[in-house]
Amino acid sequence: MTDLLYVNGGTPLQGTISVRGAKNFVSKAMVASLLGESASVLRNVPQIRDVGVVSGLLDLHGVNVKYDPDAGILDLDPSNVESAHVADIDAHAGSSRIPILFCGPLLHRLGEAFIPDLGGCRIGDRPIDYHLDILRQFGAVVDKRPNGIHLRAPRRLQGTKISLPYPSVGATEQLLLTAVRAEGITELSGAATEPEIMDLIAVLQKMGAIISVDTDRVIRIEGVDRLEGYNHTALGDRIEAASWASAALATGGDVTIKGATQPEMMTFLNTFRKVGGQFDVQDDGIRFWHPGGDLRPIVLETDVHPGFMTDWQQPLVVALTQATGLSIVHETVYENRFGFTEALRQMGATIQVYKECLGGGDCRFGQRNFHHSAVVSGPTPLAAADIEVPDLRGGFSHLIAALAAKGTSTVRGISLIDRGYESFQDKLVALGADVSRG
Ligand SMILES: CC(=O)N[C@H]1[C@@H](OP(=O)(O)OP(=O)(O)OC[C@H]2O[C@@H](n3ccc(=O)[nH]c3=O)[C@H](O)[C@@H]2O)O[C@H](CO)[C@@H](O)[C@@H]1O
Ligand SMILES: C=C(OP(=O)(O)O)C(=O)O
Repeated sequence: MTDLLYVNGGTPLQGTISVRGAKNFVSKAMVASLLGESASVLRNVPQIRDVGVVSGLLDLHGVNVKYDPDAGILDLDPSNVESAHVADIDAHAGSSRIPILFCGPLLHRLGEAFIPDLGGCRIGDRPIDYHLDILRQFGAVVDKRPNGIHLRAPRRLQGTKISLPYPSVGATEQLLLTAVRAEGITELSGAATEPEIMDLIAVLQKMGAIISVDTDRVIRIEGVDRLEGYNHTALGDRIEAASWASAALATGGDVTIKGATQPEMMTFLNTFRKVGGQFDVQDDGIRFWHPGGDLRPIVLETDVHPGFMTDWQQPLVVALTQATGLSIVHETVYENRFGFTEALRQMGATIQVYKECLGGGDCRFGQRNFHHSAVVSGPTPLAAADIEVPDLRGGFSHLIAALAAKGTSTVRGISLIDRGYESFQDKLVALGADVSRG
């Protein structure tokens, strides 16, 4: 089977699908299992590539990983980590961003760690300077190696006071996973507070950690000597849910998403309503639909939580091509997240990208030559095209555009979408889409 999907568009998506645990939480909770002296159980785990990648890494490090994909249950037993054999770790270079989060747990357990080069979506430079600064402040010694980085902890890591220049999700998680077993108290200001981070804090608390989340992005951790395994059910994937909601809107459809939850999606729901979409929060999910008539243009700025999430941006932009008037989208989290609009233009969308900060305040990228603002003019009918998936969310946006377009599109490189969307082809079929694998 080749890595492409034929999408015969023009049919509104209709029906019910489910989302399971969040990609951006499950992988971190899996890493947390390394900190426990006993086994952990994680539930609501989706069958996505990132779970496979982190399972492989944990396995290399001596964690016994058992996954039941139907039940969505992961058993993680770290009792053999000390005797692990990590010679093949290089093979994991470029697979995801998660390896960088192994630093703290491995330093605590083994006193050293080798972290292969990171992968993840190419939507900006994505440096790891905050991560390395944090680790050095705890007392780790960091050496760059040809295929990654090597870290040592000459003595037990020490709690510290850190202020992040930007509320980075990964750096906040790095700090949490390192501070919980460091000696003494750690205080982080400028922390990210995404729901996935709060769920990671819940997991760590179950393991025996002492963490308080104060107002104004301050997190305090009292290090402890020992942590146990956890038993936890992952929060739902709010990015996957918003992606399907955007697909419903762009195709004029009506989709109920079991497992979508209101508190984590409040900001998305407000925006969805402003564009003219309707939703109904139900006991076990949320129904999203296009009520007919014109969609409205909006001015949108992506931001850290509780702002409009950057990962929601790409799918929603496709729906904005169907709104009547000019929408402005200012991407403030990543400097290079509008590459996917090239394919949309090829399909007939009118989207211009700009280096200036449009639509509101200035951001970190304002004077730095990055195309990080977009103006979308609609409505424009979309026509089928031959397109290549550029990254995870950009790829899903291409799928949405192909579903909304007249004619049969060829979407190439769709296996990239498996990284974060469980069984997306089955879900498309369940919603009435006319798709077939090449
Ligand atoms: C696996 C995972 O959970 N990925 C998510 C995580 O990515 P990730 O944790 O990589 O994203 P960050 O929040 O760290 O990145 C935000 C910004 O901080 C910058 N930065 C980050 C670290 C650093 O050391 N130096 C630095 O400059 C980045 O380049 C970016 O401009 O949060 C992002 C923001 O919600 C999401 O888009 C990703 O889906
Ligand atoms: C950017 C994303 O993921 P990652 O950090 O894994 O590349 C994403 O999920 O949209």
